[in-house]
Amino acid sequence: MPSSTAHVATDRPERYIRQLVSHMGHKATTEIAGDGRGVITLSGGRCVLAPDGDHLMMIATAVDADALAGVQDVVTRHLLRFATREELKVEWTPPLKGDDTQIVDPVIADYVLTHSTPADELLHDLVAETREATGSAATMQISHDEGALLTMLTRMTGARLAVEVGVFTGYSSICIARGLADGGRLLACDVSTEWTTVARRYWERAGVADRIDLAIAPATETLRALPATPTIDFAFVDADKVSYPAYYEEIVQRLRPGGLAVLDNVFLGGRVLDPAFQEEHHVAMRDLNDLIVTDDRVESVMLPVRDGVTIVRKR
Ligand SMILES: C[S@@+](CC[C@H](N)C(=O)[O-])C[C@H]1O[C@@H](n2cnc3c(N)ncnc32)[C@H](O)[C@@H]1O
Repeated sequence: MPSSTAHVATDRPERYIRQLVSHMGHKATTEIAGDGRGVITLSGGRCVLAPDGDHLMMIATAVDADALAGVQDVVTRHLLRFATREELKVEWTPPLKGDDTQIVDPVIADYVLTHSTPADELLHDLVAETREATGSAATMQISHDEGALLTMLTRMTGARLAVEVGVFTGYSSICIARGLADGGRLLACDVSTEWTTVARRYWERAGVADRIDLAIAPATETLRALPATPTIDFAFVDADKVSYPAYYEEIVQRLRPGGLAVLDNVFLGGRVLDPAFQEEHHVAMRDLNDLIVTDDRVESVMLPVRDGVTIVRKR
């Protein structure tokens, strides 16, 4: 099924989604999903509209190339008509050929999202508030399907001690905390009091605040201060990429046999696969990905979930 995407710079993606869905609802089937995505279904194709920080992400799919051109055309024309106060640049490209290499075809990513246990109202509220409070930084938040994966993996390990590196506004910590065994605790590491203030509020609302210990300090310091014994059941790493090798080492040493560590963004938007990218964090992530497959202490699997997720299990 042919598909294409357009990533349109604008600071009002939500407004355009509402306008398009409302206006086109007269001629097409339209809906707004709980997470703010709009879906417009036309004869022969559909377009999913998603807010993406300071961009509007549009994913068009259709039965054939002509129908795809029709979907693109009708959505683009309406969007440009609503943009009375700014000049929007709408460029449709085949998936995987956008500015930032998207390893996972956005059409598949959307299908995966809508076929994983959905996020509840609280997580949707957190997504909306994060977008409002942090602007383009909101893209750092994990996706709903990734959150469902974290809850499931935490539950499967029967985790009594979990560690998270990179809290931001608390989405992943809520997902991990929800999967903890009775009496289990999550050590949540971050350097930002501003962002974790939002997290604390949502931990309270989610009823998990009493099982989370927040450590505001560079995470390598927090991890090194833990006893050097294998007590960690589950870990999630989603912070500054250049420090991933250090986080991995500190965590693997302390992971109990059978414990899991999950590393996010191991593709770095596709840059790890392209030797042209040689900045420090590209090299660090590439080297770590190479190291993990040869590390006898663990077995590992790298999954094309969003920006790439590696799961390692301590032998
Ligand atoms: C990608 S965001 C985490 C997103 C989060 N997992 C979620 O679900 O919303 C990265 C976080 O890492 C934090 N961070 C950056 N450098 C850090 C460091 N040296 N130690 C601990 N946290 C750090 C940032 O403050 C930011 O909140």
